[in-house]
Amino acid sequence: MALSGGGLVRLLSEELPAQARLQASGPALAGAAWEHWLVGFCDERLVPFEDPESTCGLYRKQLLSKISIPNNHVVAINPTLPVEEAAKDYAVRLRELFPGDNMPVFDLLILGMGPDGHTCSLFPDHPLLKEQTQIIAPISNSPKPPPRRITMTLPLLNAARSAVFVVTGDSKATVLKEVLEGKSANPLPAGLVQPAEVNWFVDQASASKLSSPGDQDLP
Ligand SMILES: O=C1O[C@H](COP(=O)(O)O)[C@@H](O)[C@H](O)[C@H]1O
Repeated sequence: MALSGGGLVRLLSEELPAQARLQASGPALAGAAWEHWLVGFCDERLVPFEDPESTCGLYRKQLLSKISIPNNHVVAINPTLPVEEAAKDYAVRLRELFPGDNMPVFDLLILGMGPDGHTCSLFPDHPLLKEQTQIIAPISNSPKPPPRRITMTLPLLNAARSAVFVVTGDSKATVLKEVLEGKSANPLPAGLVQPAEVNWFVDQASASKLSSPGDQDLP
């Protein structure tokens, strides 16, 4: 699987350990079998792991330390490299998880979406949306700080077996309606993520502008 950052870190960190405890305590329910998962990151900020902006650093502190995922099952970036090198290095690290595959195929991507429709570190109208060769790309001018990041690109995202978007809060209501119901000739980045299966987990606030469920023609 690959995890996203932003608000998703708190959501997963609050909910998954509770679920894991529940499953572990229920004899009829197998534990979450965390040891069978390899964990990558859909994007990452190029900051030290101890920086509060570090997605991996936050997950290590708030989630991964509470569930039984072996340290060597977490594939982190090397934040000490220049951003271009960090992207190349991370692509190599991810490819090592998928020996022999030309395109790594993740079982599950857990994605967020910003109020501008960005996902990962793919921002509206950014040239990275047209990247078709690299599976991980550098960005040095992120409109959302911090500026230097690396991100999965659409070819890698769209090769996944399944993606889950987790979108909450009224600041996302307008863009969620655009992504799920809009017909723009220039779709927002989140609307360009179309792997084999996509599920959206939304709350009342972010879904407040959607048409009534009965008459939606979702992508
Ligand atoms: O900067 C980022 O933003 C997106 C969306 O974050 P959210 O807090 O609005 O859900 C996030 O998915 C991405 O991983 C992160 O680097």
